[in-house]
Amino acid sequence: MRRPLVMGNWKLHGSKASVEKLLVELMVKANEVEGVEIAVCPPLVFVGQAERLLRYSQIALGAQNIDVNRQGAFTGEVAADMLGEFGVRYVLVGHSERRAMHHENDDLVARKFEAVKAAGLIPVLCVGETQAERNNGETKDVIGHQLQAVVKRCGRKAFDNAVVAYEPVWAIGSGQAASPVDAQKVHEFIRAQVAAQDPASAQALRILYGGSVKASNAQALFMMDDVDGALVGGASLDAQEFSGIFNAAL
Ligand SMILES: O=C[C@H](O)COP(=O)(O)O
Repeated sequence: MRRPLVMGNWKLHGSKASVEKLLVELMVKANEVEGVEIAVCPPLVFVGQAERLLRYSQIALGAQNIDVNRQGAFTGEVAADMLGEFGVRYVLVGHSERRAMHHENDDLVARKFEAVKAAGLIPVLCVGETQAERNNGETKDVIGHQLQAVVKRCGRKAFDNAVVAYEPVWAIGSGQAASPVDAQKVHEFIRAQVAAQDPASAQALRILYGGSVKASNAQALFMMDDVDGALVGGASLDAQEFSGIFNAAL
């Protein structure tokens, strides 16, 4: 039985004051629930503040990005080991915004995935197709390649102790989530791809859906067999809305 995971990706939002307000509100709401794992990924600069606030909470801490290097002359970068010191448990890799705006290709994403694991943290590999790729019937090809790049670098057991998030690019921030049935088809495909490498990892693997998840559509998505939670952007910035989502996973 896979424990559902609901993660908030705050992207480039927040201030010291808003981080404190949101986390205090979320901690109260999270205390009332069991049976779902909740995590938040603030901008890196707020990770220390979030660690202090979450010290006695069950909410896990995630990060939105790392550099592939562990140390050295890499101005402006942050390593996975450094985040581990601040209690970070999850790190997003391969988010479509980083693939598109920061030119992260499959190979670099795979190296980041490897670096997260080497630091003893859990990578959350984001995969998904653009609208054009969907229109051309290329969804499975695109996602297959994104998964294969990680297997090529990290081996058949790559997805042991990892998370995959299916985020169709066309659904992100659009208000138009994938239908539960469409999401399920892709999640099933992802699990089958992983099972072809290692059946045990596939069985344990949590596959999250991301893209315009809200309190009002979360439950229908979570009812699908292979949807094990959500990676939530905009709706994770509001405690009421985000708690509506993680409560739907119970
Ligand atoms: O990482 C989160 C996704 O990009 C989804 O964002 P969204 O919930 O605002 O559509």
